[in-house]
Amino acid sequence: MTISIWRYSHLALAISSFFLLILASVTGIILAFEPVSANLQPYRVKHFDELRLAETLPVLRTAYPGITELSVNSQGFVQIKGSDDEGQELTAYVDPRNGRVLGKPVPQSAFFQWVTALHRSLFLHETGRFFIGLTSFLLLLITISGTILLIQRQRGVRRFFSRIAKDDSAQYYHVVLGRLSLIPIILIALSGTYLSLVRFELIDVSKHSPEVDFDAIKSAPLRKTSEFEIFKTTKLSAVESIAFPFSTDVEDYYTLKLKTAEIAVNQVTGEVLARADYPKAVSFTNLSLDLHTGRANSIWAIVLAVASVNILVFIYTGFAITLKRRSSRTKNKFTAEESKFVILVGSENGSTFRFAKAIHNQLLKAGEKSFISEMNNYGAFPKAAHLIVVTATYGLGDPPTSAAKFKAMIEEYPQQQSIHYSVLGFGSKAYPEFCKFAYDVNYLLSAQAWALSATDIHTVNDKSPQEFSLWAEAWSQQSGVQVTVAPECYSGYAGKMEKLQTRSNYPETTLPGESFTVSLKMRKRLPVKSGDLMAIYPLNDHRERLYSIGVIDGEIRLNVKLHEGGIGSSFLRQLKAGQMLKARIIVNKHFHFPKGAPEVLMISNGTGIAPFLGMINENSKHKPCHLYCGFREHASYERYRAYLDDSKAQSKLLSLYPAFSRETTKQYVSDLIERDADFIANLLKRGGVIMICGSLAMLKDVMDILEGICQSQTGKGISFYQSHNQVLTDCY
Ligand SMILES: Cc1cc2nc3c(=O)[nH]c(=O)nc-3n(C[C@H](O)[C@H](O)[C@H](O)COP(=O)(O)O)c2cc1C
Repeated sequence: MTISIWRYSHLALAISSFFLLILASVTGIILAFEPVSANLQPYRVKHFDELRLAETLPVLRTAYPGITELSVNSQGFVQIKGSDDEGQELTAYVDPRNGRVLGKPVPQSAFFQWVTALHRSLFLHETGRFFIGLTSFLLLLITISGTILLIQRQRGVRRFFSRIAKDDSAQYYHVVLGRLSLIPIILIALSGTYLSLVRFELIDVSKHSPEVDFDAIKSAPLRKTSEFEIFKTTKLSAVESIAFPFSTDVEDYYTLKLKTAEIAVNQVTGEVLARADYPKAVSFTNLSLDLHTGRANSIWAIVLAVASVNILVFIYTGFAITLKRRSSRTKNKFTAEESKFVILVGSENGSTFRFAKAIHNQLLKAGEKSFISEMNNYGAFPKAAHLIVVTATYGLGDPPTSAAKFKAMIEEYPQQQSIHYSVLGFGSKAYPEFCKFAYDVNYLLSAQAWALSATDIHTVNDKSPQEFSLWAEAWSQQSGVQVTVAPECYSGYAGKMEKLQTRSNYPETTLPGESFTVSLKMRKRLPVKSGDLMAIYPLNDHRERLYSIGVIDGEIRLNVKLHEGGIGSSFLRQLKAGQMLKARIIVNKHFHFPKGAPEVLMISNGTGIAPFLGMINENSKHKPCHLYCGFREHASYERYRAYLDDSKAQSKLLSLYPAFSRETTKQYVSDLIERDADFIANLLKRGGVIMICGSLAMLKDVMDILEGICQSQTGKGISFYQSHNQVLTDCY
C-alpha cells in the first residue's frame, strides 16, 4: 500500500511541474555551456589558488597607479578597473603576478542573457521567479519520493546500488538514470530552492559594511603593502573585490570584500581598521550558486547539463510508464455478479493486464460474459464458473499493489458455488523469487472448498508469448473456449508444423480408460527434449490437443490415455506404423531435466510418467534420480518395468517406488511421499529438484503433503521452492 502513496505523490508532483521542469531543464542545459565556454578563456593564471594579496597588490598598484578596483570572478579571473597612464578608463583581465593585460571582459551575450532571464523568471519578473522557485522545490520532492520508490524497488537501502534487472525499457532507464543522477539532481533542486528563498528575502543574506573609527586611525608606522599582515594571510582566491584607496590620505583605506567578510585595511600601517563578518547564509548562497550554475567548474557544469538532460528523459519515461499503466484500465461490459468468467489481475506496470485483457477480449468475442478487474476487487462472483488469476510478482515474492489485499479477502469471501480456477504467474527469472506470489495464490486457491483446479499453475518468464500460449492451450482444453496468443501480446508467434512418422502404437487392444504408447520418428533432428509438449490438431481445425513428450533413443514417445469420445486420444490410437502425422512441438523449458540440480525426484501418476522415461534415458551422468510413480493396476506398470529395471541397472535411475491404487493394498503416490517425508525434506535442503507430472487431482494431494513437509521441516512454504525452481510441475 505504501508504495502506491509514494508513487502517486511522485506522479502528482511530476504532473504539476512537468511543463516548468521541461522549460527549466532545457534552459539549464543551454546555460551549462556558459561556464564551460568561460572556463575555456585563458585568463586564470597558473597557481592562482596559491597567490596572496601581499604578492599581487603591490605589483598591480605599481603597474596601474590609477587602479580603483580589483575583482575576482568565480572562474578565478582577475579584473581591474581604473585609469591607465594616459588617464584613459581601463577595464581588463590581468595577470595578478605581473600586471600583464590578458584580455578585455566581454558582457554576457544577448542570447545567454535571454536564456538566463527565461530560466530565472520566465520574463515574468517576481511572479516568474516564484514559479521557478516552486518548480525547484517540487523537483526536490519528486527526487525524494523517487528515492523512496527506488529503495522500495531495490528492497532496502543496502541494496540501493545492487543490479537492476532489465525487464522493461522505459522503467529500466527511468530507474537506472534516476540512480545515476540522483545526487546532481538533488543538488540542483536544493540549491535552486535555496536561491529562491534568498531572492524572496526569506533567508537573510544582508551584508553590513565594517564601521571604521576614523578617530582611531593611525598614520604610523609606515609599512610596505607587501608587509601588511592581512595581505600576507589573505589569498586572492578568497577575494570577491577590493576597493583601492582614492587618495594617499590615511582616512582612505582598502576595502576587502571577501567571500565571508568585509574588511577595512589602513593603507599606511596595514592594520585592520574594522571587520564585518557576513552571515553564514552568504556562504551558502555562494555555494548554491556554484552548485546550481557550475560557474566555478566546467566538469560540474557538464554534470549539471547531463542531469538536466536526464530530467527530460525522466519526464518522457515517467509518462510512458504511466500511460502503460493506465492503458490497462478497462470498462467492463458485464458486471462481476452476472459474469461466467472472472479474470483477476495483479499488475504493477500494466503488462500483465495487457495479457489478461487479451484473454478477456477473446472471451467476449466468443460471446461469453467475462469480467476483468484488479485482484484487490475480489468479491462475490455468484454466476462465475471460471476464475482466472493472472498476476505478477514484486519485491521479495510480494504481490503487486493491485493485489495486496487479495490474500486477506479470499479468506473473508468464500464463493457459494464451485468455480474452476487457473493461475497464471508473470515474473522474471532475474529475481530470486520467480513468480512466488502466483505460487502463493495458487496454493491459497487450492485450499478453498469452492475452488476446483482447471489447470496446473503456469508461469511466464519475461512476458514470453510462448509460455503464455502454453497456459492458453491448457486452459482452452479444459474450458472449451479457445484462447490464443493475441497480436497485442505478440505478433510474431506462429507454431511451425512438423511431420512425424508413426513407428509403433501399442498395445493394440487398448480400451477406454487404459493407456497406450505411440512412438514417433522425427524426419529431421528436431531440438525436442523430454518435458516438451506436442500439439496435434485431430480434426484439422482450431481444436488442439497437447501431450507431454518423452524422448528415448531419438524417438518421441507419447503415453496417452484413451478417452471415450476423446478426439485427441482416438486420433492417436488409430495411427498405424509408418503413418505420417503433423504436429507442433512446443518447447516447455521449465520442465526439462534440471541438469544443474544435484539430485532429482520425479513424481507421476498415469501417463504423466512419459516425460520422466525420457529424462531417465537422458541421465547419462548418473545423477541420483528417484521415481515415484502411481498406477491403477500392476498391469499398467508392467509396460514400463523392464525399461525402468534396465535404467536402474545402468544407474540412470537410483530408486523406484511404484504405487497402485486399485490393487488389494490401495496406495497412492501421495502416500509414498508422506512416508518418505524426511528424505524429501533433506533432498530439498540439498538443493534437489522435485518434478511432478500427471493429473491435477494427484498434484493437489502431493502439493498439500509437500507444503506440510516443507513447513515443518524446512520452515519455508512450498511456494518458496517453486519460485526457486526446486519444485517443477506439469499437470493437466
Ligand atoms: C521492482 C521489481 C521487482 C520484481 N520482483 C520480482 C520477483 O520477485 N519475482 C519475479 O518473478 N518477478 C519479479 N519482477 C518482474 C515482474 O513481475 C515482471 O516484469 C512482470 O511481468 C511485471 O508485470 P506488470 O508490468 O504487470 O507489473 C519484478 C519487477 C520489478 C520491476
